[in-house]
Amino acid sequence: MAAAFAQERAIAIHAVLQASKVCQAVFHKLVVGPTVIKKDKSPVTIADYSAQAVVNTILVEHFPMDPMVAEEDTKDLRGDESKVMRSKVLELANEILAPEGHNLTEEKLLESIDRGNYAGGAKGRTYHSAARISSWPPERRSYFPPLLPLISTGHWTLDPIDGTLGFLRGDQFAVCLALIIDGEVQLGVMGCPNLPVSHLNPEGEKGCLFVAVKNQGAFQRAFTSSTEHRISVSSVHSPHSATFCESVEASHSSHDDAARIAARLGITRDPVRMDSQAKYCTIARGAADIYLRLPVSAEYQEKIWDHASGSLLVTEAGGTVTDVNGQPLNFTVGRVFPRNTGVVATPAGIHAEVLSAVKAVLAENKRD
Ligand SMILES: Nc1ncnc2c1ncn2[C@@H]1O[C@H](COP(=O)(O)OS(=O)(=O)O)[C@@H](OP(=O)(O)O)[C@H]1O
Ligand SMILES: [Mg+2]
Ligand SMILES: [Mg+2]
Ligand SMILES: [Mg+2]
Repeated sequence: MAAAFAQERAIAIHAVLQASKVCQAVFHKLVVGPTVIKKDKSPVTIADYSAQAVVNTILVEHFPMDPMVAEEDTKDLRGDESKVMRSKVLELANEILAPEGHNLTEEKLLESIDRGNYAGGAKGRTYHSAARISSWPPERRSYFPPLLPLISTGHWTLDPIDGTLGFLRGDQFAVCLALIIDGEVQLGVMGCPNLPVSHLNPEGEKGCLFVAVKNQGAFQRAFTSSTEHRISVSSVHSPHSATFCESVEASHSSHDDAARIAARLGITRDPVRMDSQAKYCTIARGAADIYLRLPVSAEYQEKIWDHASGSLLVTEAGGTVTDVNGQPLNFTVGRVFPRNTGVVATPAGIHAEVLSAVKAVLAENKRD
């Protein structure tokens, strides 16, 4: 019998690799081009939009009923002032999708990006029989490959480029895709085009893909090879000999609090600063030990696409992932985590000790 989620796993890997190619093409050929600054002041590039169109088009083809929670939408891509950007995005997406038989029109492109507007939440998969599908209007039915006996719906989440700032700098970024069912991440796939395949050989081949299915372990492979290798978190026994990983931007995770937590744990090594969920990948393959994401403002709510695939990867590699209060990340609420604050991801054996240092430092902040 095929392993659970075997088809989803294979399609998700393909989608992430294709989206990673778009990002690489943008970086090498176009040197990124125009960047839109969104309402929250964060940047989005033609690569973010094209990567989202590519992943969503591939997912819709194979899992037409599965809703998607994706970071980007087309608000800033419609209208005359965005014409040039829109046509670049279309060209990039079609370049990758054409060999698979897709030729998106502008309208289909925008539609595919906006497939990511689903509200999220705790809904499980429901199954639709062929008989039920045949009762739907033709436009809805035309999404489906003919004679599909069962179509399932689930809830994917996509960050087409996590670490857009890293992408713009030529540093780390990741295409992150996950499948969430009943509020639990079941599958996570991440493509990290700029991450060395072996952390022991940082100047060697770059382009590393990570994949985890719940209860099936965590794996990595090079973009250029389909051979997967099982990965696991480090065997560090005590936090004082640990290395920690944090965001490059102090506005995304407090560097000051992290330094105080490190001091409290007796950590002397400098932190590794890295953009994107490549931090989770780094912990999952034991190249660093602790990922701290420490809130900088009470208002900011973490987004599910920034953590879904990475958190599963770390837990499947033998780690523990909670928020700064020791609560599990709650994927049942919607597009964000209103009931969680920050992230603490470590090998299981040191999590309690790290968490208590995190709590102590954050409690000091409240007292000050
Ligand atoms: N204020 C604040 N606090 C916490 N997180 C925030 C905040 N603002 C933005 N974001 C999200 O941070 C995502 C990138 O996180 P990183 O850890 O990669 O940041 S960094 O580039 O290393 O600094 C980034 O993801 P992308 O937009 O996909 O790059 C944002 O979703
Ligand atoms: Mg963004
Ligand atoms: Mg992100
Ligand atoms: Mg993003």
